[in-house]
Amino acid sequence: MQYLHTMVRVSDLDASLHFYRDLLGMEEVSRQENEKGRFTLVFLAAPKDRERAEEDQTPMLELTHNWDPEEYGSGRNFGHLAYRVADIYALCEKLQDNGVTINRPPRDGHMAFVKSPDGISIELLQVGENLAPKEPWASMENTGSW
Ligand SMILES: C[C@@H](O)C(=O)SC[C@H](NC(=O)CC[C@H](N)C(=O)O)C(=O)NCC(=O)O
Ligand code: NI
Repeated sequence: MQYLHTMVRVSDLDASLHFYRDLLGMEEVSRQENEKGRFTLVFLAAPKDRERAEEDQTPMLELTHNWDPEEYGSGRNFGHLAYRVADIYALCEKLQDNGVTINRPPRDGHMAFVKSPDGISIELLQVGENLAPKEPWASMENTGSW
């Protein structure tokens, strides 16, 4: 058995692509428009996973956009998507500057949590050693839950 992808349903495909692609830095690998089923699938990969995803269809994130609006419940049983990042402070600053709430700030230079436009929790983990504590992150409080 081999892990392939995680699928999340998104209410607004443009907003989700802006978040996952433009802000988080993921890359679109492929997409499928299904006229009969009235949905679009967009497969994304993190830059370091892109070559493998092209060749082996893994690991990827599959965004499913149903053209007809649906209510997606809280799905509390789903936890988060986790990504390793090169500079957690720089990424959190970029996300915050673009209106994303940093629910769990990277106080320790190691871990942060943010949420997608649909409320999917995203864990960001610093590559290698934790970064040195840095304001404003070092003294920021958590914002709600994740
Ligand atoms: C391409 C492959 O990775 C898929 O996951 S297709 C699975 C298929 N998806 C859909 O039909 C998308 C639209 C549907 N209305 C939905 O919201 O899922 C499917 O079987 N989905 C059912 C599921 O539970 O994932
Ligand atoms: Ni799938």
